[in-house]
Amino acid sequence: MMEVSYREEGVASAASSVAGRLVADGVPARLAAGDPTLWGEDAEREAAVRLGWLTLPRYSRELLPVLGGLVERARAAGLTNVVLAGMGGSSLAAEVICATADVPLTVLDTTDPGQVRRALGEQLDATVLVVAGKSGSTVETDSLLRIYERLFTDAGLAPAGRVVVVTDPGSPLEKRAVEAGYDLVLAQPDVGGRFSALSAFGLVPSALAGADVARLLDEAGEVLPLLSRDTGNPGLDLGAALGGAALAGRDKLLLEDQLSAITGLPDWIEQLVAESTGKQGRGILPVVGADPNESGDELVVAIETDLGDVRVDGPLGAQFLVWEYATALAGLLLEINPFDQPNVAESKENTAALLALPDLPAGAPAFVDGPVEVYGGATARDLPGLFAELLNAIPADGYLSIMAFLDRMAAFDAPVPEGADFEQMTDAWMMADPATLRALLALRTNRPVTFGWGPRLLHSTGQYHKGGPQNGVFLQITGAVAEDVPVPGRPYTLGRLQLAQALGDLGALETRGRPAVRLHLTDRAAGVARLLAAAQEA
Ligand SMILES: O=P(O)(O)OC[C@H]1O[C@H](O)[C@H](O)[C@@H](O)[C@@H]1O
Repeated sequence: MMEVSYREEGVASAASSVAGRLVADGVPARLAAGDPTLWGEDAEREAAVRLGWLTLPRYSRELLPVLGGLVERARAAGLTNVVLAGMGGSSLAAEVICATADVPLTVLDTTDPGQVRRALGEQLDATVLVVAGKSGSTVETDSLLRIYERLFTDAGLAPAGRVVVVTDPGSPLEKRAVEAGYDLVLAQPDVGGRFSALSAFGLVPSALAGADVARLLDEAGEVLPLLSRDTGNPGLDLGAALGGAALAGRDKLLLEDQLSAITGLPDWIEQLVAESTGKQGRGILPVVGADPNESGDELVVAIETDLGDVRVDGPLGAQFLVWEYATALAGLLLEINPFDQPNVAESKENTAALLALPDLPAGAPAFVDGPVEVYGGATARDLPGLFAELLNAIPADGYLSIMAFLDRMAAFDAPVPEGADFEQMTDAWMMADPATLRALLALRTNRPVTFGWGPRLLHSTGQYHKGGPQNGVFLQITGAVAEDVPVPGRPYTLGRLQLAQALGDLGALETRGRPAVRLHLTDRAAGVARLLAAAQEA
């Protein structure tokens, strides 16, 4: 059963004062019943078509026979390698569901040519590709579909029967699926991307990969009746803690899940909270994988452990629904519309404009430190100096964000000493992983340091970076492309698209006057090693 408990005095009092207000206004029951007027007049039209997630525990049951059929056909055809192409809300839930169920799923929410080539090279004849997109027009998803269609065809494999499309009714992707004869599962249009965990977006790829999705719906169904209550309502308890703490100045949300049986939930929460709340100069910044630094503006929420200010217990299906409900409440308390993402489009438009140019305007590096070129305004002339400069530039209430437009799996290519035990292997991977830069820089500041993979983060924390409080410092990492991947029917390659996405987002951040630099690795492995070494030099 789902339970939220406060483990710290400050949170308990901040939460109880806002919870009292919410209850007095009848909010818990109104939200559970799908009242679209809760977020004010400006948000009402959108809220009216965005509250379908509250009905999913029941509605998605109707999908179960469809999923059963899909799974049976895939098994009969020997399609055991499940690849999911989808961004943000169209892949993050499935990633958590499959990791928690310990069933293999390859998530492609990237334009990195190396990472995509890796997936392309694996068991093509046993591959079923799930193409998931609510809008049906997301460029990454479109590119990956084109690439797989060509690859299947070139290998003499018919794409129909190997491609499963999940999208909203009426989207361009629906049209394409119908024309090509792909399996098609239509999603509920009144569910926003980041609220779609328990819809076809979360369930189709997870069922194909072998997860027990009916159980998720049972778990969510069990907690649903509690969400209309004024007491003993875990959604209210969590929402009041998130919103109450943020209003009291604790607007950095550290997510602690190290001892949890649920694998990777913070990455899903990150998108839900950052994209829903980070707008109009307000918002809650989710911080994943970091230790608390006692700086007064943090709230630590721990999944299934006592290591936080708030403890959240419950099975995955219930967690999804309760976090969605809590986020909608936090949005109400912060007086923003939790269902839009007004600043996401900006980077996308920049990228499209850049791609229309004959050459990408990468500019000239301010300086070069070994295998690392540094672009952007900085007075330092080497990497240790640059890191010190960026850390110094973080405002008292701000954060540093590291955004790596790189291959997420490349660290596993690191050479491991012969006969190495597991610990030595993990050490070798860690020292080849750009994400380690987060931990190293975090040691040198008492401000939160976040890390995200590009372009995935553009559909998640990217909204907060641009729409939330303007107190971020941004460090972007890009890398040289050894072997690019053409996108059939498009004038760009994945490598060019990836760089245009990085430059497009950097442009949007620079327009806001935020400190932002781009580090380009001319040799990726050597570049990562240099970054990690430089971060340890004072
Ligand atoms: O599912 P799609 O339409 O492809 O959208 C994928 C993602 O794209 C956008 O960037 C939105 O901001 C996200 O909330 C969404 O999850």
